[in-house]
Amino acid sequence: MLQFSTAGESHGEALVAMLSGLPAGVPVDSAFLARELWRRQQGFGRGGRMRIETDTAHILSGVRHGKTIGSPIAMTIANRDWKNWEEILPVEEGDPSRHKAVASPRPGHADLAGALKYNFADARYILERASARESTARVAAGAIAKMFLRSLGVEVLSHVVRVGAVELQRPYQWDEIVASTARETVLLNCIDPEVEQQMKGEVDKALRTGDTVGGVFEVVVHGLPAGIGSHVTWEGRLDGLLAQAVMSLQAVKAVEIGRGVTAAESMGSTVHDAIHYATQEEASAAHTRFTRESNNAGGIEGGISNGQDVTVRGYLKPISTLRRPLASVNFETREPVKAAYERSDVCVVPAAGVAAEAMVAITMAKLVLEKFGGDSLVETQRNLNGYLEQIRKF
Ligand SMILES: Cc1cc2nc3c(=O)[nH]c(=O)nc-3n(C[C@H](O)[C@H](O)[C@H](O)COP(=O)(O)O)c2cc1C
Ligand SMILES: C=C(O[C@@H]1CC(C(=O)O)=C[C@@H](OP(=O)(O)O)[C@H]1O)C(=O)O
Repeated sequence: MLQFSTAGESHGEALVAMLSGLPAGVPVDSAFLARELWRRQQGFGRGGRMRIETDTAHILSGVRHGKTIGSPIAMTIANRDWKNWEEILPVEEGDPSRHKAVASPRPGHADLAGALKYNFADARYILERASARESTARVAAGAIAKMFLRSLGVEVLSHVVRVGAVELQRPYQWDEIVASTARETVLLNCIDPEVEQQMKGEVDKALRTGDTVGGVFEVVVHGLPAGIGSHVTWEGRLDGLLAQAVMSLQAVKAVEIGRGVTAAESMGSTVHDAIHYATQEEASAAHTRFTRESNNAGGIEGGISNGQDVTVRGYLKPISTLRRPLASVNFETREPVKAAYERSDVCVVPAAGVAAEAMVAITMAKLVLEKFGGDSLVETQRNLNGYLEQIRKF
């Protein structure tokens, strides 16, 4: 069974990612791993921390001579900012006069709920782990999951469809997402340059006014055959598993599969994706000769992938640390104060999209392994190919 976990705090020494259960023989491309980590650091509206960090994964185990060997993969990613915090947040007791408590919790962050739950009059101990710095470790593990999926012909990417009030109002073409991902500078990872400029305007407005802005990213899984996930148990449904995976990311407050949100206000005749049957030639590159007129279902029906692109949108609330802070209360004095502000991101929609790709890739890799098994990649590929032949002939 594929298992994934992370450890590490935002201003601690390093982040840790663990991924176990992948078959042996998956090619591991360290340039791709580095690029994925770089992508998560990009986007207009990121704060000062991203100028400190240059994320690099150090593989400790599970990979030899450029391939997985079947044992658990452990990775660390150093926090460059640690050197500025080593004495403020030491592992040992340290010098209390150097400590910088966060005594006025930020509305929207984990500060107050976490302080109450863990009995700290200092939200520092909470924000350290609540911070989306942790998503770096998810992206490192997700990059390995992506390499496995790629060996089976499955790709996972994302693009940004909304920043604040500005929305991309047309469907994507897969090649556009690929091209956007290949860019050397990332503005807001929108496939339409004109809309991207308008999105930039939204971030500029937030920067000017000491505010923050949210938005929506869309993750697309391309090349996945029909049959991943299942309708037979509640916990096996692909849409439910993807919702949990994406919702688990910091600041994601809603998840949509396909056009799930607008479907709720539409008639069935305009929502469901009509079914056709293609000729042998038309279907030559596809997994099945059954085709669909549209993809409003986002590639999932009955909790099972149907062979179309799987599309999952994540809705991000605006960042909660405001340069013009909202009202809060001091933990010690109980007096009204402004919420804490040190520094912060203002918009993170493209970065969250990259982190969501990782969560989707890990989820897909797990389900693919549950269906096809295999202790070596060759075995998984053979099992997949047998199944593909079966559904091609159906
Ligand atoms: C990539 C990324 C970067 C983030 N950066 C910040 C930040 O700089 N400041 C902040 O207050 N919140 C930031 N957040 C959001 C917080 O981590 C998140 O709101 C907080 O942990 C509370 O969790 P919740 O929003 O899921 O309830 C970021 C989220 C993501 C995905
Ligand atoms: C460090 C990252 O994001 C951080 C997420 C974050 C938060 O509260 O979630 C707060 C900020 O950290 P700091 O207070 O150190 O500036 C972000 O920079 C990262 O994405 O790598």
